[in-house]
Amino acid sequence: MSYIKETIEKLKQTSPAQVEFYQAVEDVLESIEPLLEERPKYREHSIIERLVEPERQIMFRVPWMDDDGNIQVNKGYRIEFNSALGPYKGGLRFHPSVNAGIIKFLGFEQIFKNALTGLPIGGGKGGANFNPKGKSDAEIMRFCQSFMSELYRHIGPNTDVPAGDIGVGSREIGYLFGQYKRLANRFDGVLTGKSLLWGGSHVRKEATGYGAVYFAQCMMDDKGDSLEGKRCLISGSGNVAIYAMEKLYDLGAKPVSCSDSSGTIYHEQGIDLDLVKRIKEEQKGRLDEYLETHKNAEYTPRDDYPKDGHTVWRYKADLAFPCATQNELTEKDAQSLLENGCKCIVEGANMPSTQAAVDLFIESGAAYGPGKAANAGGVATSQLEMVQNASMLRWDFEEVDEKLKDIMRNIYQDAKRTAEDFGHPSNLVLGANIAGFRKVADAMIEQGVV
Ligand SMILES: NC(=O)C1=CN([C@@H]2O[C@H](COP(=O)(O)OP(=O)(O)OC[C@H]3O[C@@H](n4cnc5c(N)ncnc54)[C@H](OP(=O)(O)O)[C@@H]3O)[C@@H](O)[C@H]2O)C=CC1
Ligand SMILES: O=C(O)CCC(=O)C(=O)O
Repeated sequence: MSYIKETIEKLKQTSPAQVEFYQAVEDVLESIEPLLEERPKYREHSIIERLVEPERQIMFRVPWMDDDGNIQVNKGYRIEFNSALGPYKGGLRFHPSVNAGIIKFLGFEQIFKNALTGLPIGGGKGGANFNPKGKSDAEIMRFCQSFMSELYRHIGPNTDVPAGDIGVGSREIGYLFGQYKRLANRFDGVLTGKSLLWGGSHVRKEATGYGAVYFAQCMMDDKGDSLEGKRCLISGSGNVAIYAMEKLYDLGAKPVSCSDSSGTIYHEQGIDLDLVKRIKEEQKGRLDEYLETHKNAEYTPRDDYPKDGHTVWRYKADLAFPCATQNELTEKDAQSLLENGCKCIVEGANMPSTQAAVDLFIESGAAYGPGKAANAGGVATSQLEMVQNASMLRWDFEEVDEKLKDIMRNIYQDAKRTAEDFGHPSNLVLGANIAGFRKVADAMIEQGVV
C-alpha cells in the first residue's frame, strides 16, 4: 500500500465516520505525491502525520432559551487546526448539518487556502448544529451569546480570529462580538466581518464572491477570452453567490441562475439581483418569492431535482460558480455542464464538487478553479480587516478592492506556475495544493516538533 493510502486508512480508523474530512485529505495528499517524492524531508519530519491532526479541537454545549421559554441545547465546535503560518483563522458555520467531521474538513481546507493567500494566517474553523432558519432575532442573539460564552476564552486577535460562513453573517457577528466584548472587556479585532460602524473593513462582505470572479477573470484572460457577455450559472443565494453575481454584472457577464436549499431559479434574461438581495438579505425569505415579481422565471423545487444531482447544473452556460455548499455538484452534474459547453468552473463554496466531478473537469481540460484557491478572497480580506484593526486605521473601498484583486491574481499565478513546474500545466488542483502545502510544511519544519 502506498504511503498516502496508508495514511488515509489510518485516519479512517482514528477519526471514524468523518467522510468529508477524508475527502478533503485525499484531495490534498494525492496531489502532493510528486512533491513528496522530490523532497523526502517532508516524510522525515512526519509532516503529513502532523498536518492531519488538529492542534486543538474544542467541543462544547450551547444551551439557550427559545421565545417560548424552552431550553434548547446545541453542539458548538472550534477547531484550531494549524498555526504554523499565523493565528488560526476561519469562519463559523451555523447549520443543522454541522458535525465534527464537517468542521474538520473545513478547517483542513482552510490551512492551505490561508497559506495560498501569502498572508500570515493559520487555519481554523468552527460552528454549531444550530438552524437559524425561522428563529427570531432575540433567539439568534441568545444563541450567539451562549456560543460566545464558551468560545471567548479560546480566541484572541493574536491567537484565533473567527468570522462568518454559512448561517453566520453580519447580524450574528454583531451579537457574537457584543458578548465577547462584555466577557473579555476588550475591544479588539477578535472577529472579522464586523460592521463598518465598529471596526469592519470595506469589501469584506463582498470579498469572497468578488474574489471568485477576479479569479475567473484570470482564468479567462489566460484563454485569451473575457467575462464580457458570458452566461453564468450560480448556485446558492447567500453571501458568496450574491456578490459573485454583483461582480459578474459589473464585468459584463450575465448570471442566469441561483438557488437556495428549497429550490432553483433560472431566469433567461438575467437574475434580478436587487430582488434576490431583498428576499435573502433583508427578508431572510425563500427564493420561490422571486416568481411573484418575475412570472417568466423558472423555479424548480428541490423535490423535483434529478436523483443524481442538482437542477442548476443542467442549464446551458459558459461558466459555472458553485456557491452553496459541499458536494453540491455531482459527477452527473459535471457531465451535463461539459456536454452543454461550459468551459470554466470556479468554486465559490468549499469543496462543492464531488471527487468524481473534479476528476471529470480535469480530464476534460476545462478550466477548473478549486475552492481553496478561488474563494480565498474572503479570508484574505478578513486578514486586511485584522491589519486595519491592529493599526486603528480604515482603508477606503477602492484600496481594499485593489488589494483583493492583487491577492487573487497572485493566488492564481502561484497555483498555475506550480502546476507547470510539476508537469501538469493548467491543473490548478495540483498547483494550489502543492503551493499551499509547501509553505505550511516548510514553516512546520523550521518551528520544530510541536
Ligand atoms: N462567507 C464567506 O466569506 C465564505 C464562504 N465560503 C463558502 O461558501 C459557501 C456559501 O457560504 P455563504 O454564502 O457565506 O453562506 P450563506 O449562509 O450566506 O448562504 C449559503 C447559501 O447556500 C444555500 N445552502 C446552504 N446549505 C445548503 C444545503 N445543504 N443545500 C442546499 N443549499 C444550501 C443556502 O440556502 P438557504 O438560504 O436555503 O439556507 C444559501 O443560499 C459555503 O461553502 C462556505 O463555506 C467560502 C469562503 C468564504
Ligand atoms: O474570513 C474568514 O476568516 C473565514 C472565511 C472562511 O470561512 C472560508 O474561507 O471558508
